[in-house]
Amino acid sequence: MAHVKVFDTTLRDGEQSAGVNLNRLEKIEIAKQLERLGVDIMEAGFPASSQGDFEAVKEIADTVRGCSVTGLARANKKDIDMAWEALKGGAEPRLHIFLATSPVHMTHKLKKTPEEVVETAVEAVSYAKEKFPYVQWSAEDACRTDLDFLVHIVEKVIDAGATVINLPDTVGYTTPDEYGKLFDYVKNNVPNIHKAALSAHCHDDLGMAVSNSLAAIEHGATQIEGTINGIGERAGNAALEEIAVALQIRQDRFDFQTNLVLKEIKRTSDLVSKLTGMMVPGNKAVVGRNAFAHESGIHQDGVLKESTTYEIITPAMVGIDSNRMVLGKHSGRHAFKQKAESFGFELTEEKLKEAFTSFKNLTGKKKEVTDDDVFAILTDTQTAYEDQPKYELKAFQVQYGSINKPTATILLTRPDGEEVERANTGEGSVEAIYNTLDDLIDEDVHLQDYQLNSIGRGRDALAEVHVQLTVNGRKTAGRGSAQDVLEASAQAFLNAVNRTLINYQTSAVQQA
Ligand SMILES: CC(=O)SCCNC(=O)CCNC(=O)[C@H](O)C(C)(C)COP(=O)(O)OP(=O)(O)OC[C@H]1O[C@@H](n2cnc3c(N)ncnc32)[C@H](O)[C@@H]1OP(=O)(O)O
Ligand SMILES: CC(C)C(=O)C(=O)O
Repeated sequence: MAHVKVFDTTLRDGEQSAGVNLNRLEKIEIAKQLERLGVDIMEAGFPASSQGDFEAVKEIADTVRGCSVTGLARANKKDIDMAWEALKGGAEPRLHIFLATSPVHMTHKLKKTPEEVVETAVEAVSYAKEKFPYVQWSAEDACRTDLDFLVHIVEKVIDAGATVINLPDTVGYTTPDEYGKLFDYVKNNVPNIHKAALSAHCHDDLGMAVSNSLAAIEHGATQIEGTINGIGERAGNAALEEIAVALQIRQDRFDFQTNLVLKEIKRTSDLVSKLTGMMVPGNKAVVGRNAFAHESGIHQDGVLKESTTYEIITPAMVGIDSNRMVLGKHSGRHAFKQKAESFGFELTEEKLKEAFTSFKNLTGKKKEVTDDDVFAILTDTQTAYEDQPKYELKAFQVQYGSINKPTATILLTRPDGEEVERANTGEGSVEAIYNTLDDLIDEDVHLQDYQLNSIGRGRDALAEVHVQLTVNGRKTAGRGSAQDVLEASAQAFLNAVNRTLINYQTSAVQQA
């Protein structure tokens, strides 16, 4: 299996993402992690662009020993000299010079004729070669460059000493088929091409950066360039983690491997995301929050039976502990049952059905049902007495305003099955509910204690209420959870009353 070198440019092209600005310490932290990840070459910055970048590149070159450190330079002596000062202490000093070769860039940006561009490139590479053992030259905007001109200038810079030729798709314009053909053309038409390695550098403007990089590998690129999480100028660069994992998973298709330690991918992605502030979208391949999450019932059932039904990458391969079964409105009974078992609940079929119904009802109200929510549902269901006469809340409404006293109207089913309705007021909404329930219930009830907690942290967290009551002189406790605080309060009250009734009935049966 052939080896493809990984050229990481997170600290240079990645930092060119709008809004990203890494300081020296942040760059060094990322550099250390890139070394751990096993990149072959790390582009640490653009030394001539600022004093800060110069210092960061220098410190990285002086410290990193596990891979080659490079820096970017324009095709002029000042940039090359600055780069040398920053990179000369590196384990394998390497320079990356670029110069645009497409008509639009040469005419409008550089304001140079093609001949002047060839001359500038050759001069710069020859000058760099006096200092650096390895010089990479990039034909900026190669994919919109005239092919004959590209072949001509590549031949000249190799003669001048370039050891790597990069053919960047600077504006993310090309397609996999075209990019592959570009590499074939350069390989077949540049007479001295065997003296240099070919590199691919893709941008994602049309969403094809990774596919284009894979095509380049199949057509002779022995080095691929990209960034972690695909960050970079405009729509970003090719995501290195995606390329490396694609090569690993599709070994049947690609006969190439990188040196990346795949288990370090997740940590690298997290670190880059945190330090750059570029959040990884949930659905991002390989490292997105949902990349190993299954929500729909049919998928969850498949994965529980055999993970490869819906997972082509194992989470462990990229340093993620395990997949996630997200319980939501698309989930089915199998995943719900598995979750209940993982929490240690042994539910009868009947209870499971009941809990699953409560769970599905909750998914209609909450965006994501958390483990805590499911635990609350399971606890409530498991500890609820079935077929025992009890008070049941059918409906309630509370009118609250800052001027009038809150008023609660409650519709209740009594233990004998009769439906009753009342309204009453209170100093607050909960008191109004409790006063109304008092009116509707035969038992003599006094509230001793009331506690309100939130299950989870989001705006749509469940409310959990614990109450202590005396019912007919006996102390009892009750618990209720619901998305609404007032509903949870009413449920907790009734739960406490019902528990007393059930205790009476149970002891009456025992005495008989
Ligand atoms: C495809 C890429 O990603 S290339 C890398 C892009 N990265 C960056 O630009 C980030 C860092 N850049 C910077 O900090 C600044 O642009 C600097 C310090 C490099 C230059 O700043 P300034 O001197 O103010 O120039 P400015 O950025 O406005 O213009 C760029 C100049 O470089 C020239 N230039 C562009 N590419 C090259 C090149 N490869 N070789 C030589 N000159 C070049 C432009 O023609 C322009 O020259 P002009 O001033 O004679 O018109
Ligand atoms: C400097 C070059 C390689 C570049 O970043 C590009 O062309 O996108």
